[in-house]
Amino acid sequence: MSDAIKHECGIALLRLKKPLSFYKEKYGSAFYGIQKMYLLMEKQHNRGQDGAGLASIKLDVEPGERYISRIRSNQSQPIQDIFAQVNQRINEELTAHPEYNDNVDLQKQEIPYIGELFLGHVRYGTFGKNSIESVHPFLRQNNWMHRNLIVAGNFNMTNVKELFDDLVRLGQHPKEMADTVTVMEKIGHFLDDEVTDLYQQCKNEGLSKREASPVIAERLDIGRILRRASKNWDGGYAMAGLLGHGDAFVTRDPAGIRPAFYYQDDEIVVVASERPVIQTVFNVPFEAIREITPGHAIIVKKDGSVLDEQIREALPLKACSFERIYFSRGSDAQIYQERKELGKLIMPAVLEAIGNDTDNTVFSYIPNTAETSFYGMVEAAQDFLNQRKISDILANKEELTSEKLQEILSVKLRTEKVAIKDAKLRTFITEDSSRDDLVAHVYDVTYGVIKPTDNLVIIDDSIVRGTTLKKSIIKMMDRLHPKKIVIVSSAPQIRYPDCYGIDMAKLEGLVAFQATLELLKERNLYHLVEEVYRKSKEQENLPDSEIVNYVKEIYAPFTDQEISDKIAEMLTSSSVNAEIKIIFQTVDNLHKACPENLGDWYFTGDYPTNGGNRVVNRAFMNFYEGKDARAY
Ligand SMILES: NC(=O)CC[C@H](N)C(=O)O
Repeated sequence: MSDAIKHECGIALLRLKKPLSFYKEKYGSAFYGIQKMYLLMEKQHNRGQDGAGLASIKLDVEPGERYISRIRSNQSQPIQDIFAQVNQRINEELTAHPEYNDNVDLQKQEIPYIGELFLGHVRYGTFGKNSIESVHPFLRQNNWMHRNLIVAGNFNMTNVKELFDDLVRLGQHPKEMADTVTVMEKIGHFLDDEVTDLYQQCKNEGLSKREASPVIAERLDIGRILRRASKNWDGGYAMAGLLGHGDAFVTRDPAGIRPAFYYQDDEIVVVASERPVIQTVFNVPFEAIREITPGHAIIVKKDGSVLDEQIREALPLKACSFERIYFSRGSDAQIYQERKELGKLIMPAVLEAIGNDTDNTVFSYIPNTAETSFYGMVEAAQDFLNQRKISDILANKEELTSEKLQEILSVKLRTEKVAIKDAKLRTFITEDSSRDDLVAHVYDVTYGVIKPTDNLVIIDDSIVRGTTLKKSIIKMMDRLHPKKIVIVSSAPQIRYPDCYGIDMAKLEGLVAFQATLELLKERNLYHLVEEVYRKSKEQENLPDSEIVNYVKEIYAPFTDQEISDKIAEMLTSSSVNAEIKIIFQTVDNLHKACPENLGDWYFTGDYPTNGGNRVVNRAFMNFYEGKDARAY
């Protein structure tokens, strides 16, 4: 990915079902849980680098003993930072109290983070600020164990402002406008309700207050709480929570937009945003890991039992295809094949762009996420070359000599690593993005592999704003003096904002949108912009279910290729000599390659929840009115 887009969050929830002494005996340490959490989070660092946080709970502690610990960081290496601190804390205790060393009971009693239940989070913010207060997990404290609520999520609600107003209407006074607080308070509100009802029940049964407490914890119906709390949530989410006494849950949105996977055996229950994370950390096979059913919740009761409950009526499945194209780790068995398939499926269009002249073409990729689709593209090119060799051989079969055969077979595909990412440079440049000359060097190139008669085909996974392409990649590639540069995007054109967890909330940032505006001007069709604005404005106050995505109308007059050509033109600076061509994946081929992740609203404008149509409507009005604001 050449565009630096902010995207996604990762969650990791772990419950140790056995007493800590079991892990000490079997794995040599009662710190088993914390060590696994480190791995679960580190293996998801791709999902969030704005901040990281960890919370842990010790089960069955005596009154007066601390049982909840939480640590958060928004430093530049947040995962490293929190675990360095956790480590230091643990080591301090062990050094000061050598008697803890082999005593699991004392370790649990005295050392923070040594517990049975954990929740970790890595964050890329989509809402609110990047301050430490916005880093998950969030904590809602109470002196009653079962009223403590800890929440973290990979989510974005399209209607968070409305949910916030609901809380105010209930008489609450939230101290900040963070979306996670809003969601947590919603759950907290119904948790309080549930506890009150259960207390009444216990009282009627003749239990004292003290006797009632553990009974309430046992009877808490987490499913009911989540059903009531999530009733008005419109968005993409995998929300995870812990209750102070030891219950835990993860609930997933009804369209399955955000991912969540889990695994359980008699030692552990684990939930993470990506499957291979669980696979490697616990060394379990692919088939043993399940996806949380969209609209359901996995509930882990304190006693270790696991329930799978339906929370919301399922919507048509629209799992986010960007997870497959780019976000998730490519080490997942399915994702790896899907990314290769994306590369394969786009090859016919590439061959057309280079006039089938593979002899004078170098194939390459933008590191690192496009590497897998590059392998697919190369396999398809190899097949093409083999076909050509077969035809050559058959055409020459009468006068075929060993030399001739040698000559035909010796033709190879030319693949090179041309672009090299200078990661450090990028961090330095973020300090002052106006220094174009520095920006040009964010990518470096390999000299000496391209001839002036060559085409250079370079695949990227997607193109959002195209800024790095324009300011760095294309300029640097042009220094190699190819005849033509073909930029291939393994994803289709991004035309609409996202509102389910990817931070692409503004239309004017999208190069496909900019290119379309240019085309509208050139063809004297700009009045469509006024019309779409008028229609958007008119439906501003309609209920979400009645809002239509009229923004589609501004793309309608043009073919995909016309828009692609305009993008190519816009990304070519005047100093560039090579001819620039851009090819995007088609939406059909995307669905062929990633058949289980049909969520494609950023490409098609077909939003999976009603709130999405309101967001795109708002985004268009913001653009038209010149408001630099997020549309949710
Ligand atoms: N990418 C995400 O899932 C973000 C989670 C949440 N909306 C936040 O901004 O903290």
